[in-house]
Amino acid sequence: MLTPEQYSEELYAEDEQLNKVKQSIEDSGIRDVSVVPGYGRLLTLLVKSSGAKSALEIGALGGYSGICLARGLSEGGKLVSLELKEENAALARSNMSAAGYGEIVDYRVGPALDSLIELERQGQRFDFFFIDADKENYPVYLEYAIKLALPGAIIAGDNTLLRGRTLNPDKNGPAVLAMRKFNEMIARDERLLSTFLPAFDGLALALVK
Ligand SMILES: C[S@@+](CC[C@H](N)C(=O)[O-])C[C@H]1O[C@@H](n2cnc3c(N)ncnc32)[C@H](O)[C@@H]1O
Repeated sequence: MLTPEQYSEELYAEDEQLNKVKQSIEDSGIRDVSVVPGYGRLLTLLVKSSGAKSALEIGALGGYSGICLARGLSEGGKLVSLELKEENAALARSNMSAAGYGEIVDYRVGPALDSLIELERQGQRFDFFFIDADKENYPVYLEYAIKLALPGAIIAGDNTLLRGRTLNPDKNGPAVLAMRKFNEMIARDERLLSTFLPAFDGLALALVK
């Protein structure tokens, strides 16, 4: 029998543009940890329905989620994407250009924390945030997202279940502890209105009040 996740994925036609991104990641010998298609569609839907004009992504990899975010942005929209590795940023840039979004994306290469400090210094603000990089820094990224948020901004954080490790009391490594803290912040911080989607590897969603 299919899992609910498999069933929902089978309802959708192949997405040729996103398949090419996945192929390019495989061809580059990089481990493909792109957002799952169902949550990629959710990102597009949330960006579009919120009327977001500016999005900040933390963790670009090959540009899969970048394309999903860009698809939802309104006319004249901008995406800033923070990526540690130059080779990943180059691949993402190439895939975003091939998909027709080369002009709207600004890749900032290096540790995301450095880029966030710089974005704050520049006074940049965003309508939408997608947190999908090193798990140990999720709580710090969430604080920055709240700081850089325009009123009503949406924050999405991926992989909140860490393939079950978040739920396992025997697992207490730095990434797990940080993710538990992130999930609790999302659920309880009074500056946020939020929910937690437990399908796939977990996705947390919040709106900055
Ligand atoms: C899960 S992948 C991102 C997947 C991408 N969001 C997608 O769905 O297409 C995580 C990415 O974060 C990057 N990364 C890891 N640590 C980082 C850091 N400290 N600053 C910025 N990027 C980082 C990795 O190089 C990797 O490309």
